[in-house]
Amino acid sequence: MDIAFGQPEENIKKATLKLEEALHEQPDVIVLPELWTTGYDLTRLPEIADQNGEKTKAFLSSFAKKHHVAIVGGSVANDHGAGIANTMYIFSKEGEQIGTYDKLHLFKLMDEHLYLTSGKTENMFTLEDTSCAGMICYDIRFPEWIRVHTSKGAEVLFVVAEWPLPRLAHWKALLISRAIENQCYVVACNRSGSDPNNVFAGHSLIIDPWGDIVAEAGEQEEMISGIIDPQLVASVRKQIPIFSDRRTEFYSFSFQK
Ligand SMILES: NC(=O)CCC(=O)C(=O)O
Repeated sequence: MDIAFGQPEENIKKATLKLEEALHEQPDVIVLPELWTTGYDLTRLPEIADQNGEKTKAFLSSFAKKHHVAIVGGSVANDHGAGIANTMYIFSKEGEQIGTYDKLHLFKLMDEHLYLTSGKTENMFTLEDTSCAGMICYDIRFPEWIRVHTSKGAEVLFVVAEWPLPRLAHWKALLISRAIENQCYVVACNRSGSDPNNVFAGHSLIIDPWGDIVAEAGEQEEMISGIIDPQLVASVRKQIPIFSDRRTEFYSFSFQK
């Protein structure tokens, strides 16, 4: 979806319509983009961020429960008292909150480090008996962070983003690489449209564990859907067993600053 700059009420109305439209596909899970309530209106976050994510959580929980659909709730600006985080909430079909994640890697090129606090925890959760992980945008440039999750069993990687158009090629290459190197599904939701500083790429993607594209949106607003088959994860991992072939004793390193 496109996102109205700094206008949470308008974005919540729009997201409601989009979520309702998505129900036509009878999905098990719906995914929203990064910072979908406020966009990158960072200077106004103290006014417009959600206090402890309460409004967002109430909205997502009630939609999930009413329509019996799980939601990977993109992310929102969440004022948690000790700063404002870029937070993802995940809700089960019963409307239970089954995950919370504050973006770990803040993106300096878009000034996140000046306005946001970063997270400190992993993001693993289970949907439909399938082990999943959730990442926020810039996080996908850190394969070691993704590996922390897939080495613990994640089979589906959800990515929510506000990724700008000039780096569309990076977006696609990074997502396909993360799918191939982790032999997992990647379900990636990016915003479309523009704000005062950026034009965004759209091109939400669903990629299978072999690295093949299952569905891809265009640059404008568009909903895509696909089927996740956990058997395919198992079969690709059996065919080329990268997880058991790892030589972790050789991988420990640190860079001098
Ligand atoms: N919102 C983001 O984290 C953007 C990340 C990005 O554009 C990149 O190139 O990385």
